[in-house]
Amino acid sequence: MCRASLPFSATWKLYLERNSRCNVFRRIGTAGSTWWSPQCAAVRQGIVDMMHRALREPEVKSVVICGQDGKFCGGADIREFGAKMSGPPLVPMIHMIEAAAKPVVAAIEGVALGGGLELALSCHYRIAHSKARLGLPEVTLGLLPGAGGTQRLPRLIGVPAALELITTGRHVTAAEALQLGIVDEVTDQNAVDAAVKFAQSVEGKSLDARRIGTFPCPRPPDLDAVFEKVMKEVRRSARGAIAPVTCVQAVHAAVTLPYAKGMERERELFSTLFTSGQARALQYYFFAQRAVSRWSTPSGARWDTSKPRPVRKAAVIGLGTMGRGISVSLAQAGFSVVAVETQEKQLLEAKQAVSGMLERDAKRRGAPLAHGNIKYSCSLKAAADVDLVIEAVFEDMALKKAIFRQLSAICKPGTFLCSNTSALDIDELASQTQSPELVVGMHFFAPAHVMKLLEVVYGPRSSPEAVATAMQMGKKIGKVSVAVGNCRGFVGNRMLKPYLEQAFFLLEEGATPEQVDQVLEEFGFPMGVFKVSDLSGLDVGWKVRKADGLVVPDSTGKSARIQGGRRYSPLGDLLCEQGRFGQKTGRGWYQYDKPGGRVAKSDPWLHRFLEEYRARHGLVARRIDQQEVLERCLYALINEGFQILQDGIAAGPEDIDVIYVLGYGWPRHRGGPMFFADMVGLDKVLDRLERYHQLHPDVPGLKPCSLLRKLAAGGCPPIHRWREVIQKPHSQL
Ligand SMILES: CCCCCCCCCCCCC[C@H](O)CC(=O)SCCNC(=O)CCNC(=O)[C@H](O)C(C)(C)COP(=O)(O)OP(=O)(O)OC[C@H]1O[C@@H](n2cnc3c(N)ncnc32)[C@H](O)[C@@H]1OP(=O)(O)O
Ligand SMILES: NC(=O)c1ccc[n+]([C@@H]2O[C@H](COP(=O)([O-])OP(=O)(O)OC[C@H]3O[C@@H](n4cnc5c(N)ncnc54)[C@H](O)[C@@H]3O)[C@@H](O)[C@H]2O)c1
Repeated sequence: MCRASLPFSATWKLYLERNSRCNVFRRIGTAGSTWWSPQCAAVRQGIVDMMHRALREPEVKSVVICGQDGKFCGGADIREFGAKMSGPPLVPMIHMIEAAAKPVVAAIEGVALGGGLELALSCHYRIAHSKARLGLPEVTLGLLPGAGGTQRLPRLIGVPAALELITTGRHVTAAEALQLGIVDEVTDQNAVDAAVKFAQSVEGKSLDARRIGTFPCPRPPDLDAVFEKVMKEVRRSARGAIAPVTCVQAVHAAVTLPYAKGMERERELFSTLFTSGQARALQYYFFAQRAVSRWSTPSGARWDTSKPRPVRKAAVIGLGTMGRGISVSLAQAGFSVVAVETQEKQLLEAKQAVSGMLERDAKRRGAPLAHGNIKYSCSLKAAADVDLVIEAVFEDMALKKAIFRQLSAICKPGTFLCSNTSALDIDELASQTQSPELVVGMHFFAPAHVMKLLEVVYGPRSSPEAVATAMQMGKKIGKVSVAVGNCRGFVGNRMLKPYLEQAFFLLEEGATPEQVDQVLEEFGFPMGVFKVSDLSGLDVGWKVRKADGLVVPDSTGKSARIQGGRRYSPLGDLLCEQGRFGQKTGRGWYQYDKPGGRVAKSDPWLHRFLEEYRARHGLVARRIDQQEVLERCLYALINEGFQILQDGIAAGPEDIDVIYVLGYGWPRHRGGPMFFADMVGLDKVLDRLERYHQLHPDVPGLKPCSLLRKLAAGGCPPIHRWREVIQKPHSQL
């Protein structure tokens, strides 16, 4: 065997391994490396050169393409998008592989994603390792598969299956890929060896039936109806994202046009998406979600210098809505869990609920049950030997403090004590313990076993080790963990306050819940603010406002609309006083067919109530347009985001954006609130906030934050430069 090493870049090398029977053309690189970077241009050049050579040399009978370090290819390097393209273009290269007169076999290990799978589809055969994952995830980056994926996949596996994979970007396992017909063989052994063997077995055989581009595209008999249905469904679930809809158009071209024309159409549609703001937003978000794991705190604690401590056993205290979901998440990730409630009755109910959740989930995933991992108890003492505790009792500071005091006495030294509080002061909880450095917030989102977000809240005394441990714990249970500072509501709920406040004020001024919700849903939120409030329960906010002393009737018996010189809307409180807590009572901002009902219907009572309220307070309803609804709600929220950055509560805009996309339904194709502000233009956001603040001087949430002013005055630098401008306050840790 001879091995010829080609002098390309350090990252990407090409080898020709030759033996008497089969030449292995080996493409070596890291997943996600680009087709367009200098390295990738070199890779493409190498592939083209080596293919030419392999086809020319008579002793070469077949070719195997594989990746380096057990990864076939993760597709294009999106960091390089927009860079000047050099080297041989990808699409002709792929055509050349498909047209080759000698069999070309893809040996798929690790991943074949995006352009990586498109490369594999241009090969005549595909052999996958059983642990490999395959997919065309371009749609999640605001793109479509632009190297023939939309034309080849439906030809290979049929239109419905291809549409599903391309419009969702879903990855499939090797087993599913085999079932769908994407790969020809799956092996548990070394996939490259298997591919070499396979290549040898097909040498000399006709390749006519192996070139997917030459296949006729299967045409469903009811083509128009199929596409109409798919388009309707995709539009509904896309919530304004254009890539899924464009993917359907590209697959439609595969069915209705000859292959070459279909490829032209694919390129045309790709170009439209490529230059769209949504592609920018989704690609920004892709990196933001990875950036948040490189956390830092104002005191200088960092992800790369802070070592997490191993956690094997954890306790969850309080098994209500949140505690149950948290226990499920921990058990599924293989932690031993001690689950604690106050009394036997609650404990039994919780046990049944948790078991049901685990069973349903195991069934859905075809995974083994995680029951054995949970022990139930009515005594905090059961937490004596755990490594970490997550407290999830009622949102009541006195109760939580008492529990932290007890835990501090009961748990073995070194146990991390975490709270799932939504907004309370982590430092106050820490002050109840003997080791405040072991206390952090672990703020889950409901339903806790489903939602991907975890805010890890570091208090002024939390140790870097405690932050690192909670961050790693989040990762282990499949969450995206974001480290945030300690303040009322942390990041997510703090920003929610001015947003909700504006929504209430808009009702006072003449809008309806339906109108506000419609504008927000058209923007891309799955539910408008009033529908979400009905779902979460209006009593939750009411309790908080009462605790804050905000729910005070004025001397005339009317609810006070000015408190401490600030405008306040008591609308939510008045609804609660009527027993309207939202879905749970069948009435809230909307009406439901029964308590617990899910379908929101407009409620004439609510409209009359708003009219009477305005009349009582001398408010004249005015017509409020969509732009004002959107700007006042979103810019107030964004303004708070700038304040959070200025206060050093979030390390960067990416942290806020990930929290909003994963925790609050902010449409991913809009990148997150801070990215949205960047897209709109910081000077424009500032200008509109100034205008609204002039009109509503008693609403501090509309007063532009000084960081926003500073960024705008500095020429509105792009979002990736904001960190340079943010002056972090002195150490809090
Ligand atoms: C103006 C008109 C122009 C018209 C031009 C027409 C030209 C036509 C030619 C078009 C060709 C199109 C080709 C193709 O269709 C397009 C694509 O391929 S898009 C990319 C598709 N691929 C993906 O979406 C894969 C995304 N990545 C992943 O799923 C995972 O990262 C992974 C590959 C499975 C690896 O997962 P992990 O091991 O968990 O590692 P991480 O996720 O943490 O990633 C590690 C590291 O790599 C970075 N990274 C990963 N993928 C990419 C990528 N695709 N591009 C750039 N960088 C990537 C990731 O960010 C991590 O780095 P860090 O952020 O931590 O620094
Ligand atoms: N519900 C949400 O959407 C949500 C989201 C994020 C965070 N949170 C926070 O999570 C915490 C719990 O909220 P929830 O919605 O699950 O409340 P919940 O009312 O559904 O459950 C609280 C549970 O704690 C139990 N409990 C009370 N005192 C206890 C004690 N001394 N020992 C053991 N158990 C005790 C109660 O019996 C109850 O089952 C709160 O701090 C809340 O702010 C809630």
